[in-house]
Amino acid sequence: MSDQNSLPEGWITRESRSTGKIYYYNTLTNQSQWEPPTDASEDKVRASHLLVKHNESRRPSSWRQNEITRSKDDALKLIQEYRKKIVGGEITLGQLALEMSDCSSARKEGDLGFFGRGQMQKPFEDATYALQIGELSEPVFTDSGIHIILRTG
Ligand SMILES: O=C(N[C@H](Cc1nc2ccccc2[nH]1)C(=O)O)c1cc2ccccc2s1
Repeated sequence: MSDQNSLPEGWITRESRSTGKIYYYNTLTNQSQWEPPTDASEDKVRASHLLVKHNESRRPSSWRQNEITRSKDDALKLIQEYRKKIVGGEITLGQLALEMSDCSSARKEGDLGFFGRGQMQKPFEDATYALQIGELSEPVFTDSGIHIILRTG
């Protein structure tokens, strides 16, 4: 049984109001679970992103555009314009991803859910783990294209 001070950072025990059972709640990520958190579960992060693909992308096609022909330079200019709008508070990353992201996660406002190390392309993983929760990345380059990432958990 994990007592309070043996839990990974941010985790506390709580008593379920309905069943009286003890569950685990992470005050940093708002995750909750019945099973005691192990270090592995603590290492997961959550992010939303907006992807702009280009003609050198691994798969230059998306739900938005059957054949993506824009150059990498033009994709970067586009991503930088989007980032300015988000930082300026004109629109949220989720709203913009819904309309403009070349990733299938667009329909979920760019939300990728929780993931651990080894699941996403390395530049994306490293950029996400380097962000604080709530922080927006600079443009990140992967084989899929150019991303801006918002860490959410
Ligand atoms: O790899 C995906 N989509 C690719 C584009 C792409 N490439 C990525 C590379 C890193 C992180 C997200 C990425 N999305 C596509 O649609 O061509 C994923 C879509 C989704 C949707 C929901 C949750 C996870 C994922 S990962």
